[in-house]
Amino acid sequence: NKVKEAAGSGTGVLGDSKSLNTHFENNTYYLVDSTKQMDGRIYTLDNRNGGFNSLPGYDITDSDNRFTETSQRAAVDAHHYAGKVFDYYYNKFGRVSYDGNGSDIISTVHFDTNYNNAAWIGNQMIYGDGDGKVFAPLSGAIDIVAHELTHAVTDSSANLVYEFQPGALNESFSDVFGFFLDPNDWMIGEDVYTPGREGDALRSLSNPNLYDQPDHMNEYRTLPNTEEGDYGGVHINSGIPNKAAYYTINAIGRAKSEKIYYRALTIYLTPNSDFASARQALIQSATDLYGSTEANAISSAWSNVGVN
Ligand SMILES: Cc1cccc(C(=O)O)c1OC(=O)C1CC1
Ligand SMILES: [Zn+2]
Repeated sequence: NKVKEAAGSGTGVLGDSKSLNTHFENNTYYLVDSTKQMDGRIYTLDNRNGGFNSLPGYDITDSDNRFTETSQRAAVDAHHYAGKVFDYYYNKFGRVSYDGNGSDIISTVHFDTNYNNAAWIGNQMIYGDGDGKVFAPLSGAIDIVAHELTHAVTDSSANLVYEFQPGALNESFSDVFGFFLDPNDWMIGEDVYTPGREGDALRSLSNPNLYDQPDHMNEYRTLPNTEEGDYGGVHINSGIPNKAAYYTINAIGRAKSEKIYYRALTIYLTPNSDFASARQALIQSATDLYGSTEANAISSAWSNVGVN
């Protein structure tokens, strides 16, 4: 039963207007996108500052299909950007939703209070509102939404274990596809990071050191596999594969790089792949798709960060 779809609009986190695919039922409009090429839906829900036990949260409705309330801003961006990331994976690689099987994409905003985090929690995305100092609402940046949804892609494919080098690769692939969705700069999270300060970001692919990440194996941080150890430094040591990606993209361009990275992630990488395995997977993917020029560029990129 094809539900009635509507073209709505709304105001995002940064006060900008954007289009929304909505669903009309019971004489009101829902933040539900059924117009995608799949049986599943893109749902965006409101946790009303509850925690994990409130998930998945509550429907977000609007009587005139203009989601312009301040309280709706985080949801407007989470919904719009989830649709953009769905379209990216479908149009570029033919992947239908994060698992290739058209599963529902569920995003919940207003998770907890002053929560400076965003996450894929295994079956859905959650977005904090930030505390207004470290972060504005985290769905306000397309590279963050792409980062989170790419965790879902990774879990459905390579399923890289979230610790030590496999975990740093997990993080890096999310940052790299975050870049592919927001290729105007090499920064991650800049649109919502420190709203009171211009020009900074959560991470930099071109210069990981800027935000205390290593950019070479001789700076690899040995940390414990604990929460405070960032599970062996998954958000820290990701600077090394991130820098290799920066070198690669500069050498062979974005179009070829995204095909190579997608092929490595979905065909060659496995749960315990380490940095050396990732180098090999990317070289093999480049050879499969293009040839020795691209493969050699990747080899050099990883040698430049001390992975041989
Ligand atoms: C802000 C934040 C905190 C903890 C984990 C993640 C996580 O998703 O790994 C996280 O989100 C990001 O890293 C996205 C890129 C900004
Ligand atoms: Zn992440």
